Amino acid sequence: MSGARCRRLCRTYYSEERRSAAHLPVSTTGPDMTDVIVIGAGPAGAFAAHRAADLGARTTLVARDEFGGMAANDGPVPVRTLAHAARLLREAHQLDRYGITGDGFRLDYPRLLARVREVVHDVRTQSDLRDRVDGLGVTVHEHAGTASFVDPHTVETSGGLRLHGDKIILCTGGVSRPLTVPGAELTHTHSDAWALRDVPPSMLVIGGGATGAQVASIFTAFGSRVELFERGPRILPTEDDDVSAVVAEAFRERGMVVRENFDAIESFDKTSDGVLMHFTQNGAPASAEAALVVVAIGWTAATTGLNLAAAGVETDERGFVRVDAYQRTSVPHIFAAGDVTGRLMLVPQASQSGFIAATNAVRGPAVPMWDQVSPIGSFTDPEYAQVGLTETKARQEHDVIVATVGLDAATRPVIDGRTTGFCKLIVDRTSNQILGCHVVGERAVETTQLAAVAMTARMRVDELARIPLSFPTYAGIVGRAAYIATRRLEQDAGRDLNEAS
Ligand SMILES: Cc1cc2nc3c(=O)[nH]c(=O)nc-3n(C[C@H](O)[C@H](O)[C@H](O)COP(=O)(O)OP(=O)(O)OC[C@H]3O[C@@H](n4cnc5c(N)ncnc54)[C@H](O)[C@@H]3O)c2cc1C
Ligand SMILES: NC(=O)c1ccc[n+]([C@@H]2O[C@H](COP(=O)([O-])OP(=O)(O)OC[C@H]3O[C@@H](n4cnc5c(N)ncnc54)[C@H](O)[C@@H]3O)[C@@H](O)[C@H]2O)c1
Repeated sequence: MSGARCRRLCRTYYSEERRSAAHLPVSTTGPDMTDVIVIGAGPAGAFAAHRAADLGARTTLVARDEFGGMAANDGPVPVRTLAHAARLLREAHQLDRYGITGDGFRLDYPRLLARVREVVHDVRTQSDLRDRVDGLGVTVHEHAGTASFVDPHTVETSGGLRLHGDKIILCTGGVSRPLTVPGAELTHTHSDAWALRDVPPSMLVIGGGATGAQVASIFTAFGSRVELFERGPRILPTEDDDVSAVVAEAFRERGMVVRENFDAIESFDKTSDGVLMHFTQNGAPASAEAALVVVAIGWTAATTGLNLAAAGVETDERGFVRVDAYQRTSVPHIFAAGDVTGRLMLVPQASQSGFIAATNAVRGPAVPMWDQVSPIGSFTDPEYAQVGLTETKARQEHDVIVATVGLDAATRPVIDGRTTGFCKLIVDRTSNQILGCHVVGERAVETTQLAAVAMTARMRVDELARIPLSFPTYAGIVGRAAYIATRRLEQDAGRDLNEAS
């Protein structure tokens, strides 16, 4: 039986059975009445709709565009595919060093974009989340247009749908924050990468956060001359200071111009070859020109068009939808989850908050969003990742010891010729618990997951040091740092921690 046919057959039976099991009232209004309307079908919306239906609620999911949201169609999935191409180029540059000779390599950007589309399609069709959502009887309206409130219980879409819901969950995600200086219409965002016909010869990237660093790194690998402009004193300002410094240094070694601490962008002018940006640095006027300007100065809530005022939903001073610990907005029957709330803007957090919002929407506000250890990382060259406190923050709050191991001192990075970077472990001297882990270098994002698990398990650093991690691996460097930290703690305490435990 085809997936679609199975979905149709299962839908009615499944939802009625679950409604009765959950003791939900039988709906008494017209056919467009539903228990829960979810707006936005990114990770937050998809998980919210799945959870609401799983709890027996009659659920409708409204998506302006495709199921999967920005995450699947414009964010991590396609951008990670570009990052993989950048990685392949890095690997190709190593071939000669390992005795493999052949002709040079050339990037065919249109073919890469075809591969990106293929990956996006495959990820979407291979994910079983859509099947599970359909199987639970959720009514999914894809390409429904922009949804907006008519009143606190009614939502209309620009595609002509009109829905009435007992509970509503907002999962509309975010959008790139635009610059508001003269000529800003000449700039682009990371989303425009999908429409480029070729790799631009030069690029200015404005904003040295997660998105800007990733775009700058990928297009440097593709051969663009990239200048990265960060207004603050260092790129990746939410990372540990050492991470920012080592990544910036590596970017410069790869030929990128990294400009930190400039004053302000004044304007943009069109030129025959691209765009000229006027800015000030140390009070003096300056300019930079490139074929393309990409702006990545932050992410703001996608609430334009929602007509939140008609429902009375409040936003905070940054424009994000204000929610309490139960993901409830200022209007008790309206919930919100994911990027639109402005909390840690990542896929796992969006999915989890969607789950919590739906649980509370259906069962009443009972389950608060929990504090959790959240690993964060990005697929630049070199990669960087973090979990827990930065060294600066940890020192403000704890008596700490810090153990740092360079990748050039570990076996696997030497074998692979990938010795840029380090692993830093920050440990509380009193409890011996791990407060933070910061990694720059090959496979940094994967490596950091190990520290995240150890921290979640509230493992002491000496317990982590005792795990015989496989050799030679990148993850092994966390064990090495844990061993160094343990030795220091032992020296300080004048005793063997293994014997004591
Ligand atoms: C370049 C980039 C790379 C990233 N890389 C990573 C990564 O590697 N790992 C990671 O964890 N996170 C990454 N993120 C962040 C991640 O993509 C987001 O945190 C995540 O997508 C948020 O999910 P969401 O469901 O809240 O919103 P979204 O995924 O943005 O989905 C919201 C959906 O709602 C729709 N919508 C908006 N308004 C309306 C409306 N009025 N009516 C109907 N529909 C509407 C939108 O069109 C969209 O489809 C990245 C982000 C960017 C920009
Ligand atoms: N790999 C990943 O996990 C990944 C990748 C991309 C984005 N994201 C998510 O998306 C969110 C948004 O990322 P983002 O990079 O768009 O925003 P961001 O807020 O993380 O970074 C914006 C950067 O731009 C700088 N900036 C602000 N105004 C500026 C100006 N006028 N000129 C120059 N620089 C300016 C800021 O100082 C900051 O460094 C992140 O918080 C993250 O959660 C995650």
